[in-house]
Amino acid sequence: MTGPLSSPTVRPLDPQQLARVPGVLGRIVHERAADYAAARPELGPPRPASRRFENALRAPDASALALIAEVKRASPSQGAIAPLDPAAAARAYAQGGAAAISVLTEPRHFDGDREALLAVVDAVGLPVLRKDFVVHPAMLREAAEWGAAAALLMVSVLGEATAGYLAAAHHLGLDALVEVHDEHELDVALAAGARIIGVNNRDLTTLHIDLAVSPRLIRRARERGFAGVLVAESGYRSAGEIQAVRGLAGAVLVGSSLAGSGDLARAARELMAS
Ligand SMILES: O=C(O)c1ccccc1NCC(=O)[C@H](O)[C@H](O)COP(=O)(O)O
Repeated sequence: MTGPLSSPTVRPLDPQQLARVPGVLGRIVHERAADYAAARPELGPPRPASRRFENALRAPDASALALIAEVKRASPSQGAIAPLDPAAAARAYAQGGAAAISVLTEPRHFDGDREALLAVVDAVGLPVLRKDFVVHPAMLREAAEWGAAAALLMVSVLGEATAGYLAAAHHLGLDALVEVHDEHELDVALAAGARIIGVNNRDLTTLHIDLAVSPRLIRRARERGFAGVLVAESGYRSAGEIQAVRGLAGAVLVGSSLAGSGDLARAARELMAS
């Protein structure tokens, strides 16, 4: 229950839930669970919803597409991408027309941290997404305390706990980007009451990218009557590839191709040119 006076009870994922997550993703979530094993699970008092992230992605017309540009210095699929200064990168993305900034805070595989997120929140007026592998409610409390407007919730990790974590994010005034990669995960996100659904083209078990995944699942979400924001995520390198989700998605989330471009503002502008 999530009334204004009650705080949703959300438990850290237990070893059985973590064991369901295979591959690279499984390793990352085990590490994150260990990082937060001693953290307090309480969410603390409710915070007002700003809806800044959601509103930034709501396109003024059906053909407009918002960009969520990601501060991504490294990844399991690419290794080192670029030694970005997070504040400078975020300012460049803002100049390039980004509607929101995603900041990875996972340290071992993505070279992210709390300082990167704080620096970006300080540097730009755009809403900031905390991109991490949420397995513990303390990670959401931190996101709110650090000034993020939104947090990532992955159905592939949270499974049936997704609805509880979504309520926890909303209790903290955060928007949630609820991420899915297949039909079953989409059904879980819809049943959980997600307002923003991200469709990841990257299979996080194999790291294989298939740009047909986003259009397919976005169409399915609309067929199911979903009226919220849909985000196409991962693997976009050219304006031509982005074209495939215009008129379908409300936003695209792009990391590696922008972060590794050398001129982030220009790369963002060129990528989003229609
Ligand atoms: O990017 C990876 O290699 C990766 C591996 C394992 C788990 C998550 C991973 N990435 C997270 C993301 O979803 C992306 O950072 C984001 O969607 C941007 O993707 P891209 O534009 O392809 O960098």
